[in-house]
Amino acid sequence: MARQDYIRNFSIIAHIDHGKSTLADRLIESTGMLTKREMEQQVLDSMDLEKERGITIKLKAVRLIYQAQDGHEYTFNLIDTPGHVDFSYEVSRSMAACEGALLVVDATQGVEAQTLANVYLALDEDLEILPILNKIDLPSQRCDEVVQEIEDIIGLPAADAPRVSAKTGLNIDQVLEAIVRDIPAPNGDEDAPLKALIFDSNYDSYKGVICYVRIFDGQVKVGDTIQMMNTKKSFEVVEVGVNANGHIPLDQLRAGDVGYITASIKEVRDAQVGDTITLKNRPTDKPLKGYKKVSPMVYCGIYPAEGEEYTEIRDALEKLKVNDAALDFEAETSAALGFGFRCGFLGLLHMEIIQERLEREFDLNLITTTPSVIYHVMTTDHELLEIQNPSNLPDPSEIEYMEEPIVRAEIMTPTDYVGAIMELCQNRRGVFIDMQYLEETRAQITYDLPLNEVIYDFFDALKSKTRGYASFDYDLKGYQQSDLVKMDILINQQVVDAFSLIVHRDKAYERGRKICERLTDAIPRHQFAVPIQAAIGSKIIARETIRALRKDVLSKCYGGDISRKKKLLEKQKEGKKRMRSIGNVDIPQEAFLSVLKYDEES
Ligand SMILES: Nc1nc2c(ncn2[C@@H]2O[C@H](COP(=O)(O)OP(=O)(O)OP(=O)(O)O)[C@@H](O)[C@H]2O)c(=O)[nH]1
Repeated sequence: MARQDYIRNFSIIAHIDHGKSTLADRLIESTGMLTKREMEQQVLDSMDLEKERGITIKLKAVRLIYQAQDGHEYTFNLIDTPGHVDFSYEVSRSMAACEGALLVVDATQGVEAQTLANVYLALDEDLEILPILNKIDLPSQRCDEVVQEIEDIIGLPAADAPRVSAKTGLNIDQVLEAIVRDIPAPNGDEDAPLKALIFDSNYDSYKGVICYVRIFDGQVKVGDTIQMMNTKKSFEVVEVGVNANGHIPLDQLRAGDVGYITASIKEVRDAQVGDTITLKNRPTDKPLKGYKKVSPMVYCGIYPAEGEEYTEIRDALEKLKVNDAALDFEAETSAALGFGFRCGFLGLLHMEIIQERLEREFDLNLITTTPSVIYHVMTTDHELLEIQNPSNLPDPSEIEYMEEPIVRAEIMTPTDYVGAIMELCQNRRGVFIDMQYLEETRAQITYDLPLNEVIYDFFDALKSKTRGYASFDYDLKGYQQSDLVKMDILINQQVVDAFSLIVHRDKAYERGRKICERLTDAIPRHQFAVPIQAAIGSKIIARETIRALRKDVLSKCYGGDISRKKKLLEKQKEGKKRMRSIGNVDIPQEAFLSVLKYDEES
């Protein structure tokens, strides 16, 4: 058999928490790349943040060697994928480098919204899909029903699917054999001109940009001059190799391989994820199809909490953008906050993760403004504007009409929660489309919802109303005319543009009142009374007041010991770090976030 017949390139897809990372660990462990002791930490989820949140964000590839029952040694290239709806573009990225996907389904939960979403992406990439039932060690497993679900809902035969426990390692050998048996081997042409897909990249201060690639045709070795087909830039290859417990340099990579290439590439934008690499003196005529361009759906402003960090934020955003094509940013200024950036994200989770990475990995103190979706505004001059910053909205007298983005949402839920979910969607201006019973106890509900309602903690509300049992997935459906208004928030009589938001007219009063209440709680008391108001144009629609402070904090420690006094001052200073002073009022970072929260009871 040919060399490539012993290669299997695959990824693992699953609904969040169904056990994808745990299964990856078992595969890594049972192929002997690492010893159990070295496995103390999950290998594929390497970012701290991921560990804490328990979700896989950035994909990585790892090479495993498997001694199969047929007596041959196989090379497995396992490419990790994120499981959350916000990251489906990264799922397609890793899938494009594979021939197959293991579909992990939790045998206690069954098929969920993102199981389906991931399957559709895999089918788009023509992957062979191997269902695997996980968590069979749990007494609540219901394998037979879940097999039926996989066959009925997804349409994949699943009667012979391996039934495993990724946690205990039970039946993992069946998965390894199924990979050999059912996932097709790559069949590229080693003698054809080089065709390699960049599916991920990162920046290393010694090696420059490291491109993670899947070689489809041809070969590449140290010293070759490669060319990026999209940017037309050429580089001399310094190192090629594979990922297996760190980078392992090799002489060359050939058709069918998954590995990395370094070539002293200094500029991240010269090695774009999705681009095709070929050889300069023997180029291929057509690039690989690459990925569909992803567009951010949610925007917010990111500003330094302390003015001097502006350039640090720009550098950090540039670094994060290296392997996150979906992150978008440009400079902007806010009357209240000064110089900062308008950033675009795929969704709220993506936004939170970038924020946290900026704060933790780059040690920055940030203020983020109220997130917004992109609105279409038709002016009275018949010009169509795209507005993603409420501050840029033209005067109402110049607006003919406005449109907002609508998503088609699929919610899968135990039937007990159908009522609560419909109430939630109705409350968020949802339009009911369909409901189907998947089996006696589970239903799939379809709603059209304004994206603007989804970005205000819809996930959290859904989770709390269904005790975490419902799952949710959405796709942008299109734009729809809507009666929208801009609401401003005034603090101490001054409009704080960072708080401005666009809301549906019917929701304005309620939102305005809630935001004022929240800000009253979030902003500390000052020496003077601070009025907080919500306004549409010049009309005040809600008002609260933060009463003046009477006592000095230190008066409490009058006569007390000096170290306690110091501690108190230090604590205050710590708190101050994340404050912005606007119109004489100190506004803590939490206040900016509190605008986000929606109150279901109201
Ligand atoms: N009892 C039991 N628990 C399991 C099994 N496999 C995974 N788990 C647990 O299920 C939870 C989720 O597992 P992960 O592997 O992190 O899930 P994941 O699909 O990778 O999740 P994301 O990376 O967040 O998408 C963890 O608490 C695991 O310990 C299993 O076979 N049996």
